[in-house]
Amino acid sequence: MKPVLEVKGLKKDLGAFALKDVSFSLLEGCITGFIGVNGAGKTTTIKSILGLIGKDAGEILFYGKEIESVERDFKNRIGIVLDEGYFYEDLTLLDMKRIMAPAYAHWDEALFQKYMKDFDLPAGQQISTLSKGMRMKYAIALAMSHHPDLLIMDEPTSGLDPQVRMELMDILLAFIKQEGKSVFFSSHITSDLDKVADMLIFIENGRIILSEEKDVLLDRHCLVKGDRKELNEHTRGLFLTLHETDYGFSGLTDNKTAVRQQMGNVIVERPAIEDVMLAYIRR
Ligand SMILES: Nc1ncnc2c1ncn2[C@@H]1O[C@H](COP(=O)(O)OP(=O)(O)OP(=O)(O)O)[C@@H](O)[C@H]1O
Repeated sequence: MKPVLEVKGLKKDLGAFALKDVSFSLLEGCITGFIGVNGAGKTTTIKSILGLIGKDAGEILFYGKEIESVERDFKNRIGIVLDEGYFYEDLTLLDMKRIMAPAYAHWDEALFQKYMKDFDLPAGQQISTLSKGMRMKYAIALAMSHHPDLLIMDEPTSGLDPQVRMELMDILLAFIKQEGKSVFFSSHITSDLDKVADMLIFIENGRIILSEEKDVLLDRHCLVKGDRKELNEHTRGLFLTLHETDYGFSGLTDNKTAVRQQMGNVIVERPAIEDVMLAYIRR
């Protein structure tokens, strides 16, 4: 799988917060989840990639070429869904589209109309009156109607109900099935990524703390539950996180073999991304 986007040594100082040497790659054919708690630096990273804020250091390559040198091609080949929307609220959906469409070399009006119909979007309605779910679907229709190769989405699921979130996941899965497509998707709602992500990147306080294939990461860890009498000074040391109650314990380990050898009567389960994320950010 070839890299679509490579971020190398990205730095941005915002005073109280800084991106510290952020490096990662997005691979073709993959949905990459960009995970971090509120304020970890997801939006700042995405804005730096998109050139919406300047960077202090580092380089960003798009299919191996510096973004600045292929800016036009980059803009034509990415679809963007941002948290804040960036729409003129007073315009209707149709009028906003009329402003945006000419900016793209490969705008496909028939495809846009299809999305509008599939998503049940009212073309003549003012953007300010859309519900959150409709707004997100409209942003996706705009982002996908010029056949982008890379979809970059900042917190697209925040504030959406489970039904709409599921619809969005289906849209992403249909998109990624096409040849040569990739998705970069930031979220702190990790359950969405449990379903669709191929790769995961964790960011914490402006630093990338983990970048790995989702299945490899989840296979490497396990969630262990059992009676507290299984815990002693040796077995406690096997856990990255440990939560104890009067009734028992649950903990995350990256040492399945030792747990199986040293702890007799415990339940071992596959963790969710959230379990692993919490373990890494608490370190
Ligand atoms: N223009 C700015 N000037 C100063 N600080 C900023 C600026 N923009 C963002 N920050 C700070 O940078 C930090 C990271 O913000 P960012 O929006 O990148 O986080 P995030 O991971 O996207 O969080 P969330 O999940 O809440 O959207 C925050 O502490 C924020 O207050």
